[in-house]
Amino acid sequence: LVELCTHPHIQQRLRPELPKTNAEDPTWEQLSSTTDFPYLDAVTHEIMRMHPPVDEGTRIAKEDDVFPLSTPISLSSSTPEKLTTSVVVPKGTLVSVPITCVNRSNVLWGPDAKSFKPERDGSGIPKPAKEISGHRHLPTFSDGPKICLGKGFALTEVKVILSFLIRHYIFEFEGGAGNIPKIALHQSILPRPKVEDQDGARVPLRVKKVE
Ligand code: HEM
Repeated sequence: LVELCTHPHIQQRLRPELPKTNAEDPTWEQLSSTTDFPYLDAVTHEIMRMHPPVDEGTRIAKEDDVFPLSTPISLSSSTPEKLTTSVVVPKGTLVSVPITCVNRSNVLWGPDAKSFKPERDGSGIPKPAKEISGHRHLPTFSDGPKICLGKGFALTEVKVILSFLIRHYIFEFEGGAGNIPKIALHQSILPRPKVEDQDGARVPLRVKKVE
């Protein structure tokens, strides 16, 4: 909702795609599909890219390994600078997968990586991002044999709630359209948005019923 208030044009574009009345309630199958409500699907996945609820994944190396790097990096502060093209990972090393950083990386997602743009979901995904394995090129739900078992349920659940809210209500920030507060991160078990310099994980919104 914070993103949809920051970008009212996205909220406005989403609303006409959704059914107008309760009698036309979409089915779980329709909401699970990527094609029945394509913009809702794109908005939902852009939320998962920009605001992954699980910020970081960790693994412990079961054996010695060497990770090849796509771009050489400097591992020491020595001069002249020495570049390396791989990282040695001894057995037992704690390896972190910085999910949010990967999802918002300019190198992978291009210069607009840090902008909320559901439109990128169509043809706008750059080649480096396409090489990321995982659901829709995102590590948000992890990947491989330990991929999130609730992925499909979680995505459809978000769509159920979002489609109901956006269909019935217009959301804007407390100060009105164009008055975007500075949003900060409230750290708890899961990251939540808050208004900078205010207490509590809350972002007050003004809500109007769709007539
Ligand atoms: C947007 C919401 C969700 C996100 C972003 C998410 C993300 C993740 C991630 C990153 C992992 C991998 C953790 C790891 O191995 O280190 C995971 C595992 C898991 N998730 Fe989710 N999850 C979500 C919702 C759910 C829901 C709603 C359920 C259940 C209904 C669920 C069930 C599971 C289970 C059972 C695992 C463990 C899978 C295994 O280790 O084999 N998740 N999830």
